[in-house]
Amino acid sequence: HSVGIIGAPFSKGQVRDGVECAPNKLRAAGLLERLQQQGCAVKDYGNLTFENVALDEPVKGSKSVRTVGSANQRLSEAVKAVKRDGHTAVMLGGDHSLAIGSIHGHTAAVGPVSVVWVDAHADIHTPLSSNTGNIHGQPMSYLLYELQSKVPPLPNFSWMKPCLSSRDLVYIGLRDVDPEEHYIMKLLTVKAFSMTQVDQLGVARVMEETCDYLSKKPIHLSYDIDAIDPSVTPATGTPAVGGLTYREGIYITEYLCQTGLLSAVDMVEVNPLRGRTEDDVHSTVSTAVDLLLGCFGRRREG
Ligand SMILES: CN[C@](CCCC[B-](O)(O)O)(CCN1CCCCC1)C(=O)O
Ligand SMILES: [Mn+2]
Ligand SMILES: [Mn+2]
Ligand SMILES: [Mn+2]
Repeated sequence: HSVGIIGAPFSKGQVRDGVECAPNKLRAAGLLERLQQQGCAVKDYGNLTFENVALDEPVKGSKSVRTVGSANQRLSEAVKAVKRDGHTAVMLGGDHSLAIGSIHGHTAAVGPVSVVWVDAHADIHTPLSSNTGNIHGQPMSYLLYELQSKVPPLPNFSWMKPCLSSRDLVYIGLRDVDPEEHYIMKLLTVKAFSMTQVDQLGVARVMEETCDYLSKKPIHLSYDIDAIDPSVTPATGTPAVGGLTYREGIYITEYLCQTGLLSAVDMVEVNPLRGRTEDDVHSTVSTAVDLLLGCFGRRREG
């Protein structure tokens, strides 16, 4: 595996400080060295710098729109470049609003992709349906062709066009979905394996059905650490009880790795400041590292 790492220390898709510290925390935990030890070629593209747009007043309720738009434009270019260099792109967030730029840039480089979105949340609010105005709860609406009539033109977003079909999206791990999001998902018949299906089918069957459902397009795995149960990964901004076990989370990455289709991975919403203890932070960060190692060939059997 050839891996290109992009650090995206960005937090303005939500309101809690700390998530911008995750890229360096993940590196400090030995992510690159462990990828190399398991035989990956690793190129670190460093951390992107994002400018804070002044007077970034809410637009139709969405917060920090201009700053989020500018950050994602920069990220899109960076991911495109990593793909053009021939690597599997790894984007270390930062909050989940960054999926806008990551998936946009990935698509710009390779054409249409499948998205596997592992998350407690659907992140499919529109700017107008969101109750919080936090764009990390909205990235999917910016990306989906089918929702473009529901997303008003926003400042610093004119650079992007929708680039994902709802038919090429699968959710895994949902358990905290707002009514407005559920309505949108039903309308678009989005394929989703909530924690109910994970319980009913088991993670192995969920992954078989996910890959049978998807075409053979390159896969963009967008992994929100809050998909994992907060007992394992508490240091995150919007924890939700009843999440994936460590083993289920790892199995997802092992399964997608062996498809040979994995083309980009986001690891987002690790927030070291949201751990109550050092152990909380360590457990969260080391789980995120292990999930990424699973994407790139690490097998528990050795
Ligand atoms: C479920 N939607 C939330 C959370 C979004 C999480 C983003 B992610 O990237 O971490 O997945 C929460 C909205 N609820 C907050 C509590 C009261 C009810 C609404 C939102 O802010 O839209
Ligand atoms: Mn998310
Ligand atoms: Mn989430
Ligand atoms: Mn198929």
